[in-house]
Amino acid sequence: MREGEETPHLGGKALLLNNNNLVQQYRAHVTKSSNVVQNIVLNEMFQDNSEKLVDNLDHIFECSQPLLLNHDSNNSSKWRSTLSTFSDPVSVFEKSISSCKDCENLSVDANNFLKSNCKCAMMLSMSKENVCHNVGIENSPQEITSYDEHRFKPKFNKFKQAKKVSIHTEAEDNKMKTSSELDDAEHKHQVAKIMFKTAKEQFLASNPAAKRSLGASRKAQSKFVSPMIGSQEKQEVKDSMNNTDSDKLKNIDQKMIELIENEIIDKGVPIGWDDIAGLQMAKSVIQEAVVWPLLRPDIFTGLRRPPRGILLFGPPGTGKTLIGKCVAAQCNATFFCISASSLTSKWIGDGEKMVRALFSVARYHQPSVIFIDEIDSLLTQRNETEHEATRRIKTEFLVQLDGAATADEDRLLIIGATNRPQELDEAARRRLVKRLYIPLPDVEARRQIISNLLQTENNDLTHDHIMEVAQLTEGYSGADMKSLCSEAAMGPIRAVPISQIVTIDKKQVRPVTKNDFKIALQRVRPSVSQDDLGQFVKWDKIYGQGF
Ligand SMILES: Nc1ncnc2c1ncn2[C@@H]1O[C@H](COP(=O)(O)OP(=O)(O)OP(=O)(O)O)[C@@H](O)[C@H]1O
Repeated sequence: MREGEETPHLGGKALLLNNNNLVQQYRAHVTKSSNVVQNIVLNEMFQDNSEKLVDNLDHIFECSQPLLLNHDSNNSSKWRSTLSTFSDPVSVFEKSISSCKDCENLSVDANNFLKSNCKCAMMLSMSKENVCHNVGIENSPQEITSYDEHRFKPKFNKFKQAKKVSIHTEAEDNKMKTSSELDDAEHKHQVAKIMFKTAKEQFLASNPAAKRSLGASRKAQSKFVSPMIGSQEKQEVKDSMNNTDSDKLKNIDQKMIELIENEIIDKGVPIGWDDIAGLQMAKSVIQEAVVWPLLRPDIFTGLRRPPRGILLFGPPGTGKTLIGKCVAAQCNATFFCISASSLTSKWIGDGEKMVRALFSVARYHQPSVIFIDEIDSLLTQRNETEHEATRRIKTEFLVQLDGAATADEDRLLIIGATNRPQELDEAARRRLVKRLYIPLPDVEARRQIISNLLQTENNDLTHDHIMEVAQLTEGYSGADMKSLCSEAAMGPIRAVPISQIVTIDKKQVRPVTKNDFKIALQRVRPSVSQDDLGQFVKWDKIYGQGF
């Protein structure tokens, strides 16, 4: 946008509600339920006019993208605050009332509106010739017909040369639309329903720097983030956080929220199904039971309702964490990764609060996947000698797990991972409904892991060589395979004379060979014992999913 150009805003006639009842329902929802706060505009508008909504949302985000990307510009900060206004339906609603043409001179707020003090009533977006109805005043049958004909259609202001949208009767609309157009509209409607993000989410997605402004990760390798830069953004994000969904984070210590945002939300590279070698059955069960329902909550209801807790058990280093990350990436969900032992040790004393905060923040960022590694150390069988703090964390965790399992509107998935499933508390086992055995990789999966890892290394191994190594590594876990490949990759470096190691050109380092793998095989041994494997198989037979 150029200097001086008017900053478009989303107020005005953004949201127009068509009867007093609806308005009251709306306000009641807004104060009661935070999820409705997120979705109310969408739900109401979809029911009335999905196509226009899709067009307008597309348009709004299309317009805002370049500005958000160029986050240094002054104008972009205006846009951001504009977008955060949009994410607050109460203010959009209030603005839509106060911009009513006939009431321009009146200061009409939501309360007055509800008390029927708005003289023009509902036809805010129509021309003056259109029939207006006073809120709460009984209409004649004729008026009712006309009211229905001119049924309220939600509109966003268009900021570019908008194509004029005329109001048709339903009959006219239907004549104009062929059935394929209707199908198309329905499809658009469904897609938009799934893809819809609040302005804040959209903003954070296109401008990760804003997330960082909630508190930068203080890892040694992290880039320094000045506390001064982006302080305005920081305020805006905090404001929008407070405005939009504050009740989800009500009573949660701000420091804990920041800690979770910085340390527990995983912002690593997204993982795809192809990055996980083997495990075909586990992958397809997870896809069917978890990924599709998270993507299409509307059709996975009732008996098809997905489990809210799943357990991945098996030897260490077989890809349980990878699966958790992959699920989150496939569902476009926020991935929270926490080790249960850190809950019981690192935050000892605060562990219980931490669990509550974790679930609240996850609800705030939903759809979310909470991955709890070593879940056995948190949900071990109860015993007499158990520490009070540990018992309280466990209880809080089970309470939260139950809450997540019963709240229909929440899109929250808890994935527990363990190498010691036999130590799990019965109550926990019951709540983690799907229990999937993640075994050691078979020969084909091992071959795939080697091939994938060698892709980035200069090597001269043929397909047959790789297969040979895969056959020699029976009993190795995925993590063992990674160690083996790293060890083999060191072979060419060890072959360089020490005197040249600092100066040698990368291109002069020889490729990794089959012989390097042979040497590596003597150094890297499998980490999982046959005894342990037997225990997993036994537990799987009794409690596992059994595929
Ligand atoms: N099936 C697999 N496909 C590809 N890589 C794998 C696979 N399994 C393990 N790996 C490799 O091993 C590493 C460790 O895997 P991951 O952390 O997912 O194991 P885990 O089962 O969660 O282990 P732990 O129980 O010790 O937490 C991964 O980063 C990956 O490089």
